[in-house]
Amino acid sequence: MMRYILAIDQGTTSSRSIIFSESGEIMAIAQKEFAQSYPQDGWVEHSADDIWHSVLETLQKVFEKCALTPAGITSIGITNQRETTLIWNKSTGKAIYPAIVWQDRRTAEQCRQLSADPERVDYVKKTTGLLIDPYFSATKVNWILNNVEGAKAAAENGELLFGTVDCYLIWRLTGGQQHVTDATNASRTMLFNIHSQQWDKKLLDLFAIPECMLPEVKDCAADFGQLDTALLGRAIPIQGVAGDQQAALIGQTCFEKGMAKSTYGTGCFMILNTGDEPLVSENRLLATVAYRLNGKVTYGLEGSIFMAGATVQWLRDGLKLIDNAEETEALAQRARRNNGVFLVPAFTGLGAPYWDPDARGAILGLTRDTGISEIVAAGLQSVCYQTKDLQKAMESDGARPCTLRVDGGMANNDWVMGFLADILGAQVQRPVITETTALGAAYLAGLQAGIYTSLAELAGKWQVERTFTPRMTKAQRNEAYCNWKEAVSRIRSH
Ligand SMILES: Nc1ncnc2c1ncn2[C@@H]1O[C@H](COP(=O)(O)OP(=O)(O)O)[C@@H](O)[C@H]1O
Ligand SMILES: O=P(O)(O)OC[C@H](O)CO
Repeated sequence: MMRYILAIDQGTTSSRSIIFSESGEIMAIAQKEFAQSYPQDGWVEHSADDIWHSVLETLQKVFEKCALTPAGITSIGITNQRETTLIWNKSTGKAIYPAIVWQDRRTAEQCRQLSADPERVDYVKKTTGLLIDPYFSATKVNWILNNVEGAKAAAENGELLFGTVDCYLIWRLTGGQQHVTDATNASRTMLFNIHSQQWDKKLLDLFAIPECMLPEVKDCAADFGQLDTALLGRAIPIQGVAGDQQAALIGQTCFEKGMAKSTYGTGCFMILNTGDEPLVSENRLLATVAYRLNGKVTYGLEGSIFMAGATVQWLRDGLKLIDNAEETEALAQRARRNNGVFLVPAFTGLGAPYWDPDARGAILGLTRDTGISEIVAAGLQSVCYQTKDLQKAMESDGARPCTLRVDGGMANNDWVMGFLADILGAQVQRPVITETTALGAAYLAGLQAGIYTSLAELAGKWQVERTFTPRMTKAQRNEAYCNWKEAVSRIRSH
């Protein structure tokens, strides 16, 4: 009899529940967007209750969209926006402050001050694989404890719990029974030693975070507790958890050292599998836990770009040049070739490999015959050029990806994927199933449930839908990339 797995994908702008059959077929999807809140310049928050209710709604709705009932679900997997930070009261379950989202820059000044000490920068890098940046959870936890009245004392008294979104959801899904996370999410907090796989006492002291607030860290395929029966009428086990970018790597079955995936959603996150050892980057990339199974860690080298699909959203909502994201493909096809227009989308600074929070965006190279098509094309190309920046940084770290598998909303745009192959000078592979994030969570749950027996079995399921092959000459590629670098240099803050 066919078995089914339910994957919960809690993303930055929406929550989704997807039911997969054990063969990987999507049976039903329910999605719910929720509000983004920008209370001050550079601040981004989500209501904890909005996150929870959006997940709950999709959990119920997904069963209305297919003939299955909760009784037919063998296991649940969870994947989530990473780094986003929640602190809640252990007794009441109430969050003491909204979730501070990964994009939030409120602790930029604190990070600048912390980064002034090279020894500290080195310690953080060697221990956590990360750079000192507001992106990660540590300074967000510190900010909440310092800014919510009574929080510090309550935390010290053991009344408060910290968690990333996976952890908060598991707490609520299990009726407050489990305070647990997985190693991939832990590796994004800047509090976790990625070598020893323990919370790091020195970093907890640095950020004044009591250890009693922290969740237990489990493998990605493990027993994370059972669904509270009040929710769906059945105690279904939660057995797979990974941060969304790592889950995409798993869904893309990049299990061999040298394999890489790039996910083009709101931002773009490229992860290269580096095998049993973390590669501590000399080029401002991140060493991170790709997955941990049966206690064995596989590491990844990650480049994080903050603006990918978000640039398309800006073309739509900010400039009102387009009505929807899909239109960009036809418009870009109409753009004059080599028109010299570059859009650098540093709306909130630049992520990897620049890490320049004070850089700001620009459109360069405008002439009287520049039209909407050229600007739209430049917006799309900026995502590809930034991926090239990551590829270059990875190469300088001695780690060239052997293949690039792509997914996320923007990967559906053939023009973008064609240009990506051109500018990378490498093949770009798009799989049949592009819901790779949820699929990765389902695979993890399925491994723990015994539905799947090995990574090799999962790798055998991956199927390419289309391969994009470079057509640009080396000279054209070099010239275009040089012009991009020149455009970036014009907007850097230092
Ligand atoms: N055909 C397309 N061309 C360009 N961008 C697209 C296309 N389809 C979707 N997008 C962009 O991709 C993003 C949505 O992708 P998705 O993977 O759902 O993102 P997320 O999970 O981050 O919300 C949006 O920012 C949208 O602008
Ligand atoms: O929710 P997404 O898909 O934009 O992903 C967010 C990342 O996990 C942030 O690190």
